Amino acid sequence: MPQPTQSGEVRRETGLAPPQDATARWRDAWRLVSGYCRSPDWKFAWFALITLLFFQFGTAFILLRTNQWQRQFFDAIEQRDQAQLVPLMIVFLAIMAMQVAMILTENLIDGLLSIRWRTYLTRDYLDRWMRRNRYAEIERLRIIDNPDQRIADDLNNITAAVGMSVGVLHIALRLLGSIVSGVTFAMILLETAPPIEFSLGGNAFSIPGSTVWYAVAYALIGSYLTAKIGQPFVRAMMRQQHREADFRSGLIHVRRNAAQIGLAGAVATERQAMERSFDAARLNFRSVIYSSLGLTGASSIYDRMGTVLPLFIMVPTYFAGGMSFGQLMAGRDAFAQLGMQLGYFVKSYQLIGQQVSYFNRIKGLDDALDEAGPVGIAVGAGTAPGIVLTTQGLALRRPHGEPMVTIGDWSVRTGERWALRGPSGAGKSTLVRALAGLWPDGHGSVALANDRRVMFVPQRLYLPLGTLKAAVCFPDRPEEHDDGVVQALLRRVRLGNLTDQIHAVRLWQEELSPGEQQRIALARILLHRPDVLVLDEATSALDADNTRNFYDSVAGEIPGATIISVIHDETLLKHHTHSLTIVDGQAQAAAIEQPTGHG
Ligand SMILES: Nc1ncnc2c1ncn2[C@@H]1O[C@H](COP(=O)(O)OP(=O)(O)OP(=O)(O)O)[C@@H](O)[C@H]1O
Repeated sequence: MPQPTQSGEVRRETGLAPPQDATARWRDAWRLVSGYCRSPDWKFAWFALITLLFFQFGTAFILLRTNQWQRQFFDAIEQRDQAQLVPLMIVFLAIMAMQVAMILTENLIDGLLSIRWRTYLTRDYLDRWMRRNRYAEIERLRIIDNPDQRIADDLNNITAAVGMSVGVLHIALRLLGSIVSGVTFAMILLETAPPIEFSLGGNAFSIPGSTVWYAVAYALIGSYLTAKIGQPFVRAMMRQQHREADFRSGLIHVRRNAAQIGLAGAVATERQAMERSFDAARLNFRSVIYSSLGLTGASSIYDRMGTVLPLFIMVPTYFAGGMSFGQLMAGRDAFAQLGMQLGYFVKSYQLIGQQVSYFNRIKGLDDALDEAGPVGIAVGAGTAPGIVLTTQGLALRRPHGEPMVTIGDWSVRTGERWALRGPSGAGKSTLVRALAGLWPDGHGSVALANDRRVMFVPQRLYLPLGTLKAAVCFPDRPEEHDDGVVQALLRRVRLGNLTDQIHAVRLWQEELSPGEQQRIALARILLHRPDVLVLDEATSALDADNTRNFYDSVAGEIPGATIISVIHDETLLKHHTHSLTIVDGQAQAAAIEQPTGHG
């Protein structure tokens, strides 16, 4: 039995207080990152990763050379050795050239890796989102908010290259690079730093490399405090993404329903709703600003202190003649570098926080994609000869589990034309969806003949973006059909005025009237000539003359077709041989007597 479904809003809030345990989220994040290395593009993935990894060592080497250069440079100044200046300048230019070349190559590879990784992930998520109609199920049950934005934006943010925004791989590489450089600078400091000497319980202790330990302690304390200060920021960022997504989808909704809103005189109401939605994003953005101030402050103090603190630690040794001026300045540089490298966490906390929220949203999408609810209605292919459709013990339920309609055992024979009737909200369209395998809630089974071409035509036809010809030919590609055939069909359905526009790319779904769209549906039916036609109020927007033309055309052009059609208009009964009427949640089948012999 399907579980009660929470409303979208409740789910969104639970999304903010992540219900999954940390291990599951880490596993999912790792799958997201490592999947690409096993994808068909694995050769490039590994090449790029290894090169970028190699560059982290290259960066450490350059920082080391720069540190040595500083030492030589300040020693030369202390000794007033002018002869050293030109060779030192040449060395500096060489180091800089190497550094720039490395940065450019790194950015190039990073950019390529970013777009290829994103391509792989986007395709993977599109496949999973659209597979077995999962995307419709997510919308039907409102399982998560804005899956489209998760695929378009969150995946982009996770895979982003340097320069655009900072993606997760970049952060990971920088963290690794920081460790490599950190170790390098710790070694420099160990060489020059005096030991920490103290006595405890009458024994004298000496710990070598005092500055290293001060720098490590400095980085650890800084990181811990930043993590504490940063927690509200991460939560505020997550909320911000939800609210921005809601605001955007609200705007899209208004845009799509512009005419209806205008006709209902509801422009002001919708305007206020947009304002409220934007206010939610705006007010939360204050929390983002305030919480980020704390982080920015912590990071600035950390940087400033890092350049001065080592001087106070080492100057006594310099005054005592224990180190040269060059050693002092190189020591300060090494301390600042070590603090900076170890404290990369401090610097990148905001970025890491953002990434965590992107990953959480993708994890929500993953759960929605993977955790398909129980399918109560079995859909199979294959029926007895001469039978097009059978249902056995079929009962439809609402997503929350309440009963909707009981169909029971029902068979449709080849060539029969069934009218589905019943009051509004009885479950007629839901039955059509169940026949298409798109309604899992309920029990029993549905089977369609597997050797027949079945076509479902809803009340509101889907017209793809593109040409009018593509709209008629859908789901075939327009190139598969002759222009002349499509033009003849348009004339047949009384849309002859559009024959010279079949190649025009327009928003046909918005432009054509509902009745014109239903005539496009007829053209599509006549083009595809299905064996079984399931119509859901497919003529509801047509006048009497066009409705007659619709049914007469189908009967005349595809005489053997089996038809199941949801109707409200009793006058349409004459086009049918049988009826399935829903009364008080029960379906009753009957043959229709045709006094005039029609049908
Ligand atoms: N995605 C959904 N989530 C929850 N309830 C739904 C969903 N889709 C349909 N329902 C409910 O199922 C019931 C039957 O809807 P359905 O569209 O099948 O009725 P109908 O008989 O075709 O009505 P009408 O004649 O007005 O088109 C309605 O009460 C509707 O609210």
